[in-house]
Amino acid sequence: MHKLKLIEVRSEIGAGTRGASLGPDAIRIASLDFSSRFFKRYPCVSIPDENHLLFESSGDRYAKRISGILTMTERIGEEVCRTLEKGEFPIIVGGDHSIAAGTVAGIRMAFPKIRLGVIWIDAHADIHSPYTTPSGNMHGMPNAISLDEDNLESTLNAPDQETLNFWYQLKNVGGICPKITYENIVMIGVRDTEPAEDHLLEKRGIRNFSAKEIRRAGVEKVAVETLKYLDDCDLIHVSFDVDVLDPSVSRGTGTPVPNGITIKEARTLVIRLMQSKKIGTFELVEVNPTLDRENLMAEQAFDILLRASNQLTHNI
Ligand SMILES: NC(=[NH2+])NCCC[C@H](N)C(=O)O
Repeated sequence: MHKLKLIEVRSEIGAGTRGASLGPDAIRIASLDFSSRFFKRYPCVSIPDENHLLFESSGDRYAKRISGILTMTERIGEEVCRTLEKGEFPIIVGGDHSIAAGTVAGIRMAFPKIRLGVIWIDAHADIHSPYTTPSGNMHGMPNAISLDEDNLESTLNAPDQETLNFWYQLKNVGGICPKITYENIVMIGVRDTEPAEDHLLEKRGIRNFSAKEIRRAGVEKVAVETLKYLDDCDLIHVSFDVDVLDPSVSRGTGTPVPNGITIKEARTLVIRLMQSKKIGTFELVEVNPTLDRENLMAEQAFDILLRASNQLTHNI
């Protein structure tokens, strides 16, 4: 049986819209509204954030607040690593999606040699580098950080040397670079990408189950095929961005995208994935209650978190 540990990361310096740092607290409020003892049942730590940087100039135009992202990646990495070394199962609650780079770094720090898989459930591929980003927002970059991907072929921007030095350090957190490889990543629900990302998805043949495919094949089948695709992996990280959901339920997130999956599909998907003994970490990100009405997004997110945790604690 898994011993779960919650790691809350109230960081929003990677997002372009303000408010994602309130996600963990909105989810706590949702748990109270459901009269759930979830946050009493599991031990929980909170990672100190660098959100004070929001009151200063964003600096680096093509990698905003990258020095803070580096600090956060190291802090998250250390906590995730410590948790895994103690034999506990980390559940990371964000915060914006840039924190995923820290989670993957932590897994790698704990298990340098294993074959690590990633299931990326998201509307976005988040595979930009400072050379290709349309926004400079670092929550669009965690996969490129983990994959050591600069995508120079698609260069649009000219990042300065300071930015590039930080970018290099970020990719090398934990001393292992790359931390994952293309054949060990599966994306689910990705539907909002820029040409630079499309180029990579195609060139590297990244498996992406579109929302349409999910509807056609059924979410059960997508889960089975995803796990089959990653069969050679020793350990799998599941990263769940709430903007994979349709905007009818995901109003409370910074970058909602039309034609997402339904809440029912998301629940089934997550439960089914968590049945696999290879899943070693779970992460849920990008709840932003300032954009929401009546905390709906956090309630849905809590529901998914609860179901994932229940499934994990039932695994033997
Ligand atoms: N994790 C997210 N919500 N990512 C949104 C990224 C949007 C866009 N591709 C960008 O890089 O700016």
